Amino acid sequence: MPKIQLTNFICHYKYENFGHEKTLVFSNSLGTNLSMWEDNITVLSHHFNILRYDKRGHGDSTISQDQVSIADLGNDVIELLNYLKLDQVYFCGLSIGGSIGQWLGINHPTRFEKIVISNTAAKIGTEEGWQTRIKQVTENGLESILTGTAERWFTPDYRAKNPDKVQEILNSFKATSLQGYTACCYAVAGADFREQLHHLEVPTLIIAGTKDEVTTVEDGKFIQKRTPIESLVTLDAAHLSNMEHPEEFAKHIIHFTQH
Ligand SMILES: O=C(O)CC1=CCC(=O)O1
Repeated sequence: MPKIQLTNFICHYKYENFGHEKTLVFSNSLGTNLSMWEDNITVLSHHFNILRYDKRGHGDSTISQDQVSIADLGNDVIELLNYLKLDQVYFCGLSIGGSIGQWLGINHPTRFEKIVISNTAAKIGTEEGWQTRIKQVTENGLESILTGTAERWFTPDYRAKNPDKVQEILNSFKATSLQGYTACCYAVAGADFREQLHHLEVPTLIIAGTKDEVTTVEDGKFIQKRTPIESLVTLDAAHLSNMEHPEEFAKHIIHFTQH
């Protein structure tokens, strides 16, 4: 798959041109790579070309900084769009990807026709919580938070019925660079859109998981109340709702973007 040298890192991406006019860009969550969207592609390929990428220090993308901000990660998206000559796209980001989506919608509204932010919040967790996690993985490695990660990402029902899929994504989690993971933890720790949401004027859909304990339905409603244009739908899922309900997730995107 292609890689491109952007200003700050080598970005691994996958652009699938299905012959449509419009492109949908996917932005992953913390500790995942672009394969997290695999089960959403078939349905969406009938409507959009799809651009997926690994953010800094994730998947096959490199990183050379110990800390990054959501603005850094947002600017990476703009650079990639410029390189691929994509003037205006749809965007879908989950968790930290949803934080990137909020930043992009506020700071680069003309580049995005519509934005989907899933399993995210105006502020995800607390500074203290993120510092604790950074210390934990720095001292004991990503493996030390594997069980908790699986429990945050998937409901018990999904874990029981899809052991191979869970194992596959946990393998990619373990393979994530520690520097990449912690640098992006700093980005999440420092992101707070609570006072900026009224500037998010790009039409935005919020997808929340009713069993997501990291970014709750209440977090979604908080965004909904403060943005001028938005709608919110829920899925019976934990944090990686796009994997638990791939077709429903995709259908929400299609319905939102086509109406
Ligand atoms: O792995 C987690 O804790 C969930 C999460 C928070 C931000 C993100 O991108 O994933």
